[in-house]
Amino acid sequence: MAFHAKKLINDPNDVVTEFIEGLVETYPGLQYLDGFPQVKVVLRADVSGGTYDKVAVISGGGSGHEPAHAGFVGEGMLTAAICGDVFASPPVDSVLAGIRAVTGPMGCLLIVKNYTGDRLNFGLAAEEAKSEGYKVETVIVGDDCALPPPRGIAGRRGLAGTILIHKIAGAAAAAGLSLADVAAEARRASEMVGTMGVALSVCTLPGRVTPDRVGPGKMELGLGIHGEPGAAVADLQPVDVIVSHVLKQILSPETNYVPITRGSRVVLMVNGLGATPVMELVIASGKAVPKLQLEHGLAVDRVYTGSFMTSLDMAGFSISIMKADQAILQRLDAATKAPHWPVGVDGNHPPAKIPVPLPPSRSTKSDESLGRPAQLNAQGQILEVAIEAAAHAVKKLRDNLNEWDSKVGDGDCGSTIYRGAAAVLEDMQNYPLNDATETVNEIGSSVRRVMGGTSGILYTIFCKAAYAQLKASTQGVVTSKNWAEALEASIAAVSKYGGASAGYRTLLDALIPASAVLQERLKAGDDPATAFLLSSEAALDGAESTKHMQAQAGRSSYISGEILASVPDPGAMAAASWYRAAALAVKYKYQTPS
Ligand SMILES: Nc1ncnc2c1ncn2[C@@H]1O[C@H](COP(=O)(O)OP(=O)(O)OP(=O)(O)O)[C@@H](O)[C@H]1O
Repeated sequence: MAFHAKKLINDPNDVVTEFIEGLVETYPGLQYLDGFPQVKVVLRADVSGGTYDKVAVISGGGSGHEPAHAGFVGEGMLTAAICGDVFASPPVDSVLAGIRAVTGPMGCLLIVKNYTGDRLNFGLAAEEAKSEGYKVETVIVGDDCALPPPRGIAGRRGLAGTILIHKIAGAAAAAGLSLADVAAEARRASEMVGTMGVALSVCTLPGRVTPDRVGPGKMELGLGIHGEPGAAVADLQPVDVIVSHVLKQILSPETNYVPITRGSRVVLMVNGLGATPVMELVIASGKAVPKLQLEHGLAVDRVYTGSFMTSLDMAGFSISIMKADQAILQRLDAATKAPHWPVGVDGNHPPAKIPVPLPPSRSTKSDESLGRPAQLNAQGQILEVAIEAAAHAVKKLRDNLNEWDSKVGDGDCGSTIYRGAAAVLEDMQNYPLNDATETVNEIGSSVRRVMGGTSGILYTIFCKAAYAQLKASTQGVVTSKNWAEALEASIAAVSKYGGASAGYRTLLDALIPASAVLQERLKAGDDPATAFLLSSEAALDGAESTKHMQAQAGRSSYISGEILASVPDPGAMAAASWYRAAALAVKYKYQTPS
């Protein structure tokens, strides 16, 4: 199937020039050369060719790989980036313009990814610059490890490992080295790095129709960065498996692409290809480090995670591994003003990260649970069945709650409630069930520890308020009147802190009617179990009635009335569900005392 991707652009022909204009507006240290649309060169605003007293480091290539290359222009990295059109090598005149703009008496180093167009355009520009009297050296980077050694003349492709070469050469130049020495460091580094990519989708070129080549449930291994097909198509695997495969391929002794052997020190780069969330990239890095250490016997000295050399909006990542020594690490750690080089990565890695111990609470109250009594009294037994029934009921409702929440919120209400209920069931073996007041407090602690989300904090407040009310009003046994007052106090607290009242389409719309009926039935002289059961019917009715309410609290308040009318409020349904289950269990227990 082919599709026309949605893009936030104007004329597809202007994307590169408009990118450059935006880039220099964003970073005061960057400038661009006059000469749009043919000449697209980003350079350091503080460098002027005639007088620049360091080696200029210049790179570039087709656009579509942002932030490469222009985002790596800055003191300590590139002096200029020559931008071609999307996935098209820049013309000779642009490269020449860039060389003239930033090259002083020390000369310039051109770092070129190994693609025929780039080699030819940068190569011819280098020759012409030399004939104008400039000192020019060129380093070609071909770090692709996905394919067996090519038989033709093309050689290996240049991929994200090139960014590490930019950094090393830029730092060497900033340190004042000669052109020959900067080029030698860059060349040496380029022989130490290997890269391989994995794609989950192809990229969409601005203004063009894109074939959905990869297809659902599939991934491409060993792709280039221009949307060209990967070396192999495979079923999508967990990232753990993908990372293992890619590392093995890069470090393969058969291809012997990188001079890395057991005991080597390396740096790792996990590079997003344009549409991969940071979370997924960081997960991949977290998995790659121990694999490099334990499976390959390598010391991982630095980890760079982010989007460095993308392929427009391709989903996927590439992994680069570079053999490191002290000299390389020093260049990688050197300060730079290049806006897209990551900060906070320098410095030695400990062999393993031990988490910082949780700081103890300053409160004098012991965090120890009071513990489950050996023998449950009558109230303890009722409490036990009620809690168990309530927790099981909302656990069962997880998928429904998530489904409703996905229509009116973020789709996690059931999972949040499930976490709380599961923790309550697990912790219950330590609840002091003969002491209802303390048990309520313990339920609050379980919920607070695991639940999170809006309902997590609301139920924590709910339990705290109930606990405070029970503590103040009971001596020993908790009466039904005490429970009713506790429910009322909890509702008041949730309303106070959450700002919602009756009719706001929240969990209060189940609990407020329940509380009213409970009080009313107890006053009318009903036995506690019956009053509880009748009030639970009011909770269910209240929860159902939320369908007809316009939301005024929580995420649902941003949703149209039409969508809201199709489902009840998930929080209210959850509240009614646990309340109803507890009431039924209590009623049953009263009828069949042990
Ligand atoms: N101010 C409020 N007062 C009382 N209940 C609220 C309030 N805001 C939201 N709720 C209840 O919380 C339920 C949603 O709980 P959930 O834990 O899923 O929160 P969320 O909106 O997903 O937010 P997040 O998980 O990001 O905190 C809603 O269905 C509603 O019943």
